Amino acid sequence: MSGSVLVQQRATAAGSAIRVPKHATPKIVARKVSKLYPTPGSRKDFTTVLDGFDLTIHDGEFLSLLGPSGCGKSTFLNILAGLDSYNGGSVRLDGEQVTGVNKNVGVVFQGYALFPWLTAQKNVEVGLKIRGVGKAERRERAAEVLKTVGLSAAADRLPHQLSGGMRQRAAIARVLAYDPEVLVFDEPFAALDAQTREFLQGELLRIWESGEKKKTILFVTHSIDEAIFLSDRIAVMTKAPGAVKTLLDVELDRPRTQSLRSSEEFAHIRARVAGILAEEVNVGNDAA
Ligand SMILES: Nc1ncnc2c1ncn2[C@@H]1O[C@H](COP(=O)(O)OP(=O)(O)OP(=O)(O)O)[C@@H](O)[C@H]1O
Repeated sequence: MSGSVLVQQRATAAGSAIRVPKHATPKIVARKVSKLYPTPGSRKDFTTVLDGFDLTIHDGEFLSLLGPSGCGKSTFLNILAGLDSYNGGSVRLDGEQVTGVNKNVGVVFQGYALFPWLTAQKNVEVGLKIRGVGKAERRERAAEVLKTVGLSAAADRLPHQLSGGMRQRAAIARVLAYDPEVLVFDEPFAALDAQTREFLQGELLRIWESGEKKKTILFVTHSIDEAIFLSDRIAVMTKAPGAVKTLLDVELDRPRTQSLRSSEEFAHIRARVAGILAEEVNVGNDAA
């Protein structure tokens, strides 16, 4: 039924009913992941940031990670991207243990990370150059992905001559250019105004859906609406030390249209997610 929400509770939760996900082939499998960081101000103590983190993301699935601030969302994303290590458990991509940066995983952060002295076109080309792609092919592929993200007319502009939304499109184009199978996004639209943000969410879905083979996406966000609008499933985390508390299957029709945001189904899912998140934010506040 369109708009219904299937809820897959954490296995340890009492009375939980595990349902078989509709996406069949596991692409990313994280099991019992733990991560400790040195406690600030202490030479010998460590703080556990992730503890018993379990998540499976299926091939071609769009999954968003939501959770209270500091619960370890970016930490897991960085581990998956091979940018950070972990202390226990396992993270596998296509069955292979993640041990470092993988060319099959493209990362888009909030801060664009564009080289300020290079044009949009050259910023896209530089990622291809690092990967050994020849000059002519670099030019062609960069022009192609800039067209995909709607930036052809701005290809010769420097980052400071682009709006925030255009810069984020350029950052997405740079990652798309080398065609990774997995894309991870860490709050990519958080710094943008609401209108640009909603527009780019629609653009991201258009790009994702237009690919020959759908990429597998892990999207970290603070925005419940963003997570609902974009995702096949939403993983809501516990407060730190973080683990996946609840998985929600967002059964809204695709392609998703902006008008969906004001629909009853959307409001129903929003209330459900907000309730789950509120439980976490309020945990431990009873005595306050
Ligand atoms: N390199 C680091 N060294 C020490 N502590 C760190 C490091 N990186 C993150 N942390 C700590 O780990 C915890 C989780 O951080 P993380 O950025 O993963 O959370 P988050 O859920 O993404 O937070 P937010 O939603 O606020 O962005 C935080 O307490 C943070 O201070």
